[in-house]
Amino acid sequence: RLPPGSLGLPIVGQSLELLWAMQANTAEQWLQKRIRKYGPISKINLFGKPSVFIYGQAANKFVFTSDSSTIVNQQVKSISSILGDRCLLELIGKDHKRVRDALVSFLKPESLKEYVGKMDEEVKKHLEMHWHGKQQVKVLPLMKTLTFDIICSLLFGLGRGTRRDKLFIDFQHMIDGMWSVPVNLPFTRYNRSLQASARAQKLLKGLIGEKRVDLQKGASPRQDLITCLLSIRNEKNEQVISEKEIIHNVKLIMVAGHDTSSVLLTFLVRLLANDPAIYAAVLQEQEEIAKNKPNGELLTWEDLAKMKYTWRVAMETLRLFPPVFGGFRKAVKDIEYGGYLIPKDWQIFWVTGMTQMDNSIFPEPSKFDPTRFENPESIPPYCFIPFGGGPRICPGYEFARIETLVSIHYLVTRFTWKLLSDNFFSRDPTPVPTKGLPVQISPRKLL
Ligand code: HEM
Repeated sequence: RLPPGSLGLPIVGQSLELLWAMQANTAEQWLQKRIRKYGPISKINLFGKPSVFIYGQAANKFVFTSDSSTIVNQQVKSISSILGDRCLLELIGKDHKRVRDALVSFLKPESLKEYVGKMDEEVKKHLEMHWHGKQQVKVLPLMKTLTFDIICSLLFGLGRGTRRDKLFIDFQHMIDGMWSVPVNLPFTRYNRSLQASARAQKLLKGLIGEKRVDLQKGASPRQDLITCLLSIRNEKNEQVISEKEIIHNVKLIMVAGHDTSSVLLTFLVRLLANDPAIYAAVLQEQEEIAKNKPNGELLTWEDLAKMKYTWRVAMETLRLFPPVFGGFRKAVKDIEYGGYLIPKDWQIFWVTGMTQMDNSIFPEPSKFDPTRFENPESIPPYCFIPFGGGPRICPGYEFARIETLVSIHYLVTRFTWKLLSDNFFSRDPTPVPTKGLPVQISPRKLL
């Protein structure tokens, strides 16, 4: 009763075919072909493991609502050894909840409200350093710098300087090897990533030591995420999150937080250059807000609430270009699903991005149309889930929303831009536009 399909060649299976399709930006078509041939459940062999690919609204619901007695998170080996075995992706059950609750206590909207002004300062500083006075910039690398800097300042309390620059380089190397073949030999990508991860880990250990001293001297536990995690105590006054857990989760947040938001911002810049009507509407909304701040006051939580159209444009960007294409879970027991058997220990491959392109749910799915999000209730559940769902739903949603809106506010009110490359992009596994999206920019004055 295994699902239809084939497991292909031993070990390699269909991994290379999928990776090539991702690079050519045809992964959706490649998977559609499977769906036409075998239906929404099929067996496949990916990254050395027998897997079941499941597709559709019911599949998304199954992945995001099943508890850890049925399926658990499953990462490829390279990711778990680079990020560490105590990061959220590796934890299940009570441990997952304990660490996740601690992170969410800092990342929830009520807490982040206080940080809009700090985010504003970071974005303006970034534009002064990297955009002002330039005629051309490459958007993707700059958005990576911006989102990295925002996370360093707001979440890790690590100011600009040599340490931050070193950490940035180490994180780029870490990310490079996350989807690599886990062969730890000198000069492999994987080996370079592991070394970078060890260096980052050492730096973070030092930083945590400093935060501990600050806390003893009376610093506010709310000054950054690391200090907040250090300060959480149980009824016996013991630290709830261990130092190892803090380090591994700081690495995870850096990867999960900056590689995703930078892609959303890059594709927003691309879209606004391609679509004058949407650009005009976003600009109008943002200028209304800017006009009420003649003396350069910082943006506030209330200002963000007025950026409704801009956020709809961001949602539609996430629908068409989801930074997270899909992922893996593992069956912890034999599972009956859709009339077939998913055997214990098999991988489950989910691709939520494809439901977002289903024309029975989103008519004319390739058309960019932010009005689809005017009435979010009209979208059936588990069909638009760029931030995932259930107990592992992205805890960085609000953080991503704030940084996206603040960044777009300053980009559209201070600059105009024109694309200098074609519209092609590949997946690595996040979408990467040709040549990092070079644009020609000109400063603009407020009306
Ligand atoms: C546009 C931006 C973002 C997108 C599209 C996104 C998407 C996602 C998705 C789809 C998942 C669920 C994966 C799964 O179920 O296996 C996830 C998990 C996660 N995200 Fe995000 N994310 C974004 C930004 C952020 C930010 C800014 C942070 C941190 C500040 C963050 C931290 C995390 C963490 C820690 C997890 C793991 C949660 C867990 O396993 O319990 N993300 N994200």
